[in-house]
Amino acid sequence: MSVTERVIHEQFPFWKKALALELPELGNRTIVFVGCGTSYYLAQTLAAAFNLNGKTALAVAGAEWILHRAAYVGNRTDLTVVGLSRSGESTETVRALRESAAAGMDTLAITCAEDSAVTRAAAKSVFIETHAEEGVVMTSSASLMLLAGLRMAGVDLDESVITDAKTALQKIEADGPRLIDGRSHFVYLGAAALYGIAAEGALKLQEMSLSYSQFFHPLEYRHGPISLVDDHTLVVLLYTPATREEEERVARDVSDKGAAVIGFGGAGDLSIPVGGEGLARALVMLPALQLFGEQVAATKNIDTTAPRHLTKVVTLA
Ligand SMILES: O=P(O)(O)OC[C@H]1O[C@](O)(CO)[C@@H](O)[C@@H]1O
Repeated sequence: MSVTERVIHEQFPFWKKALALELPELGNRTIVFVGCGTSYYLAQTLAAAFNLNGKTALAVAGAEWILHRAAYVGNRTDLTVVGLSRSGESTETVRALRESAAAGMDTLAITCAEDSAVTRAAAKSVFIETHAEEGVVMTSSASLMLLAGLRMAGVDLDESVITDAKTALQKIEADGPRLIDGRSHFVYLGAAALYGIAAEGALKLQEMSLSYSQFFHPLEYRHGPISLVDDHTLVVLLYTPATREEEERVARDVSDKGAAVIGFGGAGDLSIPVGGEGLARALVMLPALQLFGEQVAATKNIDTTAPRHLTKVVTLA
């Protein structure tokens, strides 16, 4: 078993600790979540969760925030900027926090690195303990930053998320491999708060298995990208309860064109249970999506401990 796969299975004791962590309130300013790669995709889900729970939030990629901030917020500075970073050292996220603080914005870092550049750059920080040996591909830390952020958004999480995530993980572990054979075109679909999770699933698969993967909003996929679907395609559809019927139609469309469908929280050739109907399902899905990347990597004999061209931290000179 690779380091990455072991960490995916061993993340749950850290979830238990994070469920008990004391977290700050974010106040009433518009919240901007900033991060890079995985951390940016988590930012997207968290912004949606805050909006759905009555606060105004947006997600901006770290580089965009430092290079093109006005395109997102004009000249506003009455903002709370929340930087997400496992390592605490990604240059764009560090600079985003530092420059936002200098411009008079409130700043908070959410990180798995207690003493790091982001904790020094932000006025406040939330440190979440994770697995010491996580390796290059971000798995446990991503789940933990999402867990903390969802709690800050007011999502009521308890230990049932651990049980539900383990159930989803066991299901994909047992039944995922039978769907992979002959599939080389991977598409992740998710709406609203699950769009960021779809993006993260696609990124995990890319990083771990060096496969091409794409992500779209479910109904948006029919506007062009569906032309690529054939019997080499595998669609991972993350269902949003309120729009299940529309999404089932997309599943039937791609299925008719030859795709295999894994439905998280809904219908598919393989259906993965994700617990309840609320925002907790975003978190519950994550470990199973992480493991699916590992499973595709295994079919290609790729060791996910040290994926090609990847480093744990990307810094700019
Ligand atoms: O959360 P951090 O440490 O800032 O790092 C984000 C990094 O994680 C990755 O998503 C790798 O898993 C990279 O894309 C990105 O550089």
